[in-house]
Amino acid sequence: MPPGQSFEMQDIPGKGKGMIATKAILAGELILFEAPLFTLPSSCSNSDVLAELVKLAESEQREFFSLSNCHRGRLSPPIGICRTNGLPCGDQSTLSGETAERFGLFLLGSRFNSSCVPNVNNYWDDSQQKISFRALRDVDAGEELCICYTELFSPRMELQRKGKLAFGFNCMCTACTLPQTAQKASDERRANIQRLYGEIAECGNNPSLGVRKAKMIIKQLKEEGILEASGAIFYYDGFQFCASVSDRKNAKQWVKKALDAECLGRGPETPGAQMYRKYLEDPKRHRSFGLLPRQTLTGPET
Ligand SMILES: C[S@@+](CC[C@H](N)C(=O)[O-])C[C@H]1O[C@@H](n2cnc3c(N)ncnc32)[C@H](O)[C@@H]1O
Repeated sequence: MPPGQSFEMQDIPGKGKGMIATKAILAGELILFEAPLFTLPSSCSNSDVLAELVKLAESEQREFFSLSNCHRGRLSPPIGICRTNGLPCGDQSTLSGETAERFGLFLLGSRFNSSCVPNVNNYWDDSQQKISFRALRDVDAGEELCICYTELFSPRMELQRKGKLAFGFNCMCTACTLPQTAQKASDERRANIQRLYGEIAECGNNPSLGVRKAKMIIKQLKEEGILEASGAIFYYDGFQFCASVSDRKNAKQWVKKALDAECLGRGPETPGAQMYRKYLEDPKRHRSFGLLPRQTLTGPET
C-alpha cells in the first residue's frame, strides 16, 4: 500500500478480502483517488477485455488476475473478473434508471466490499479520469470500509436478491446481519423510503406536500444510517419545491444542505456541487423559480 494511506487490505470472514481503516478517518475525507487499469463500455465482451489486458505490464496483468471472480466456472476469467470488480465510471442508479456507459477496473478500489449501510462513497471524477472514495461519516480505526454495489432504497430481500444475482454473494454487511426484529424494522423503513421516493416525484404541483415528503424521507434515511449516502437528491427536491413558489429563504437552506451532502460524498468541485453553489447564490437561476403562486414553505430540519 502507498505510504500515508489510511486503510489496508485484510481477510474479512465471509467476504474474501476487504479494506480496513488503519486510523480514524473524518467524514468527507478523501480516502483514495485512483486511476483505472482500464475502462470499457458496460456492454463489453471477453475479447474487449483481452484487448485491454495485452496493453498492460506483466505485473499489472498478474494483479488483475488476482482480483476476486464470482463468475468462476461460468464465464471466462477476464470478463468474470470485470463483472465482479468493475465500478461505474459515471452516475448509476436502478431507481432513476441511470446507467453508467463505462466501468473501470481498479487494483485497490475494486477491493472495497459492499454494505447496505456504506461508510464510503465511490465517485467517478470525469475531469480527472479517476475514481474517488470518500468517508461518508467518521470512521474508527479497525472498521471495515465499504461502498454500496446496488441501490439503497430496497427492502432486504430485494437487496439480497440483487447482490446475489449480480455479484454471487449473500450480503454479510452490518445491516444484513442484524437480529431479526431490527432487520424487520429496517426493512419497513426501506420500503417506506422506496414508496416516498416514487411519491415525491408526483408532487410538482403540490410543493407543500412535496416538502413534507422530503422531510419524511430524510428522517427515515437518517434512522436507517444512509442519509449521507443519498441525502443530496432529497435536499435538492426540497430546494426545487421552494423555488417553484418563490420561497427564496427556504430554497437557499435546502440547497445549502444539498451542497454539503454533495461535498461530503463526492467532493467540492463536482458538476453537482457547482450547480448547487449557483442556486445557493441565487435561487432565481433555477428554471422552475416562481412557476407556481407565491407561498412560504419550510426549510430542512437542522
Ligand atoms: C469487488 S469484490 C470485493 C473484494 C473481494 N472481497 C476480494 O476478496 O477481492 C466483490 C466480491 O466480494 C465479496 N463481497 C463483497 N461485499 C460482500 C458482502 N457484503 N458480503 C459478502 N461478500 C461480499 C463477494 O464475493 C463479491 O463477489
